[in-house]
Amino acid sequence: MREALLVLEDGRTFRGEAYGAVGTTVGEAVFATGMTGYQETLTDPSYHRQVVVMTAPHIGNTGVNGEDDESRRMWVAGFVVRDPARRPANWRATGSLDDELVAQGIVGISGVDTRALTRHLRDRGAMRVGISSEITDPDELLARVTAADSMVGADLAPQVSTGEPYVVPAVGEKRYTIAALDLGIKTATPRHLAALGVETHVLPSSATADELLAHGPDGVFLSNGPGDPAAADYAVEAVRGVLDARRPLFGICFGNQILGRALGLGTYKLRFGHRGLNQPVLDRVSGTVRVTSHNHGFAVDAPLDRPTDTPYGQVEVSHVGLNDDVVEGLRCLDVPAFSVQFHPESAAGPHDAAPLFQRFVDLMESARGGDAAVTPPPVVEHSTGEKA
Ligand SMILES: NC(=O)CC[C@H](N)C(=O)O
Repeated sequence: MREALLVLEDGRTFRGEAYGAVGTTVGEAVFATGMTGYQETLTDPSYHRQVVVMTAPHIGNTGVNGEDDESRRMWVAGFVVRDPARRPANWRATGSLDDELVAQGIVGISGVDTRALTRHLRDRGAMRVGISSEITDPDELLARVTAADSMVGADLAPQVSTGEPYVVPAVGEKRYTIAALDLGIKTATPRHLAALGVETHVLPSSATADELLAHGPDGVFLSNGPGDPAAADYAVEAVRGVLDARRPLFGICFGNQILGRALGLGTYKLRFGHRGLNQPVLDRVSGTVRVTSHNHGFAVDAPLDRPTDTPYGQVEVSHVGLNDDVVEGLRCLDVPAFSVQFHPESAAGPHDAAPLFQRFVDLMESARGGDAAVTPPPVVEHSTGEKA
C-alpha cells in the first residue's frame, strides 16, 4: 500500500492511501454529494481543474461501463474518496473504477476522512488543494498548491470544447435543428434533445453568432462548462448576436451564466458551490419544487423580487435554489430565451427537470409560428426564511 498526502491551501493536511494513478496533482477542492453517478462526475468537462471530494463513503461499487461517460475522457484534476469498492459488481460493468483512474492518469487519494474534509470546505469555502503519492512533505506540496492558478478568472471552456463541429442526429423523424455552443457539453444533452426529434450541430466554443446561425437553426443551445463565466467574453458576444436575431435560445449551467452576462447581469463565486443530485429548486413559473442535479461554483446575480431591465427587454428569475436562495434559472420576457443553472440532462438522475427540453422545443415551435416572444404567466413568490 502506497501512502498519499492531501494538503489544502490553508495548510490543513490529510493522509491516506494512493488511489488511481501515482503522481502529484493540484486543483480546486470541491465536494460532491451524489451517492451514484461517479462515472458521470469524473467525465463531466465542467469538473476540469477541480479535485472532487465524494461525500458518499463507498465509491466504485458498480465499476465503470462503456455507456455512461459524459465526454471523451475523465476531466477531474483529482479524486478523493473514503472507501473504494474492493470488488465492483454490476451487470453493466466492463471494468473497475480503480483501473480506469490509472488508465486515464487521474491521481487520487483514499482512506481520507471525507466528512471532516467536506465540513472544512463548507466552513472555509472552496480552495486550492494538492494530492500527491510522491511528495511526503506537506510544505513541499503546499508550495505547489499556492503556485496553482485560482478558479476565479479561469477561462477553461476552450480547453475542453470540441476541436471540430459534429452532428448528433435526431432519433426518428427530424423535426428541429439546433446549433449547440460547446463550452464543455455532456453527451446526455444532445441525447435528450435527439429523443424529441432535435438534430444537434455541436460547434466549438470559439463559434461566433454568425457561425451558430449559419445554417438557419430553429434554436441555439448553450452548454455547461468549466471555469469562471466572467472570463468567457467570446461566448457572451456570440449569445448577444443570437439574442439580436431573436432565435430561440436555451442554456444550461455555464450556459445560464453566459446568458445572464449577455443580458448585462453579473456573476459571482459561491462560497463552496452546489454539487449533488438532490438540490431542491422552486420553478416559480409553475410553482413546482423539483429535486435537481447541480454542479456549479459560480452563480448569476439578479434580483429575485422583480424583473430586470436589459438591452433585450426584461428578464426574471424563473428558478430559485431553496437551500440558499441562489438564482437557478432565467427567463426573458421579450426575447425567446431561457436558461437553468441546474441539470435537466442529469444522469444518474434525478429526472424532475427533464421536461425543460420540451420547453425548448415548444419555444422553437412557437417561433416557427411567428410567436417567438412567449407571454409568460407571472412567477410565484416564496419565502425560505433564514438563509442556509
Ligand atoms: N456545470 C457547469 O456548467 C459549471 C459552470 C461553472 N463552471 C461553475 O462552476 O459555476
